[in-house]
Amino acid sequence: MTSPIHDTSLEGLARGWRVTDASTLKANQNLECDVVIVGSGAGGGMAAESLARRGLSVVLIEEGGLLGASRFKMVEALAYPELYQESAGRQTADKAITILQGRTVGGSTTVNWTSSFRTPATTLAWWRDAHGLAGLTDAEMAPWFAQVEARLAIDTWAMPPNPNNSVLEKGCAALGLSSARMRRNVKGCWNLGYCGMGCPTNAKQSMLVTTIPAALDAGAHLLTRARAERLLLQGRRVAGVILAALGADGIRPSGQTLTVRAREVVLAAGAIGTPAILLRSGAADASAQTGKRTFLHPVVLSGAVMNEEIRPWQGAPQTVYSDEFLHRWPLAERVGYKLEVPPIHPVLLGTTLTGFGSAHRGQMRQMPNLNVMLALTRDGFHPESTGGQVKLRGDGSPLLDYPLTAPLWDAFRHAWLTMAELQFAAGAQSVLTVHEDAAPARTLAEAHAQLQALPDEVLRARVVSAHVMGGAAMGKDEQSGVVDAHGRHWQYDNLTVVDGSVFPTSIGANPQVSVYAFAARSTDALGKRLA
Ligand SMILES: Cc1cc2nc3c(=O)[nH]c(=O)nc-3n(C[C@H](O)[C@H](O)[C@H](O)COP(=O)(O)OP(=O)(O)OC[C@H]3O[C@@H](n4cnc5c(N)ncnc54)[C@H](O)[C@@H]3O)c2cc1C
Repeated sequence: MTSPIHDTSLEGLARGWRVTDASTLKANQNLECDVVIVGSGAGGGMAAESLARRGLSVVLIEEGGLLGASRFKMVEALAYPELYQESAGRQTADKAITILQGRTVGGSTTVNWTSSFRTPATTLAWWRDAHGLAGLTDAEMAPWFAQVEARLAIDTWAMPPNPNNSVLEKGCAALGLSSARMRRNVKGCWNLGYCGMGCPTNAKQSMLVTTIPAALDAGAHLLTRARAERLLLQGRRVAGVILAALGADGIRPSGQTLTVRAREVVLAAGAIGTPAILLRSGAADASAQTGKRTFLHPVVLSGAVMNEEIRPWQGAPQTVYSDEFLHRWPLAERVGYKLEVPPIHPVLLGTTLTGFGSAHRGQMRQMPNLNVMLALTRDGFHPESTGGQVKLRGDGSPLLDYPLTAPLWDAFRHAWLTMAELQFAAGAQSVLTVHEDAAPARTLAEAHAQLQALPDEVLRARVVSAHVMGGAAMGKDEQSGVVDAHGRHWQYDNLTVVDGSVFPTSIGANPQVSVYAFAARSTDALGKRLA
């Protein structure tokens, strides 16, 4: 029997998409086009559709592979090595923060959890006031948000939240704190809960099933398993990009090289990948900011054992949030945080939980009754919260150095206590702050006492993040930023950046809609210029 679910990638290939898997190449290749786009995630996908639909010849480069619904099996052991940077084990230089980023056609949008928020007005205001980006008003951005929301079917999730998310909603109601239901980029979602392993039903409106098919149908050429190594710099112009074809393992170079020459080069390799390409190329930068002020939303977690079954692996992953502590303090005074509830699957849980041996096993056994809450801290606004720096290892691969500063520890401590209060208010039997020195607390008073004693030490607190921003930030002039407010590089006339790296601070909300909207705006301007 044939599957009722279409594999949009296999169908596109059958109707003649131009896709080259660089791992199959036996000789070096030279290509020419109007626009070469490096990276096929949120920014690259948006750029590819916009530019290909204008009739420009587009080559889209991706270091991961092209997969589709029939390859997404809802199995962590298959998904992480195939779909994530460093098999979902990417870490900061001191290993204090684990970073989730996609590495496949569609980039992080293929594996993300679908939460959809516009850039908060307070963040845009900060960029205008503190970073001189006067044009980025709410009125200027609103049509771009509306456009991408319509393109990606972004709407409030109408189904009831799963029991995992209900804990946050109940806790907020009991404590008199605000909470709200999320908007998601889905169409006909089956409410499975496996978004992080690639959507097996095509419901998630990721780049893999929306803009990239549209670009390929319009004649774009997709090169997969091809890693952009460096830009070909000639004075104020970029002549093209040099790529390493990857071998059969999709990781190590095969030895073949591709050279793509183009009128315009667009970088969308994500906020670690794009600064790394600029650094490997020795690109000029009067601001000396390339790779600097790279921001995560450092996330801390709190687990709760509930009386009722939660089955946190089932149902839409993030559907309830609370911004009660996001806007509570002036941005420059204290780091605020957004509260959400992540999906829980065994590998993700096993690698995030603290402890070893029988204690660890005991916690894993409680998984059916487990609620996990997260606090997503808003880095980049406090004067001491200056984020991290992308550096290059000896082999040229990127490494993010990300010190955890005092304002972040202050936010973590506040967030852990808030999450414990919320979980107990929602009826938790016990609460575990995800920190090596914490033990399950049976009462709020016990949790509070433990929190007073927890050391602010890296590698003891478990910190994670799936949101990477900055490192090639917009600035009002070439001294204050790497690119201008339309992503155009200040030093190169035909180089544009359209991914999360253009943001001068973290977003303060899940960033995909911000990346889509800024990419749509920048590539619209670029398309008009190239027409
Ligand atoms: C597990 C997970 C859950 C998330 N959940 C949400 C959510 O619910 N809501 C939300 O708003 N955001 C979420 N995000 C974040 C969101 O998806 C990202 O912020 C967004 O996709 C970033 O867009 P980008 O274009 O900057 O980079 P990406 O989408 O990461 O795309 C970059 C692409 O470039 C490729 N690349 C990198 N270097 C090279 C190179 N040298 N050569 C060729 N290709 C290269 C990468 O393989 C990747 O495919 C989540 C992310 C993850 C990983």
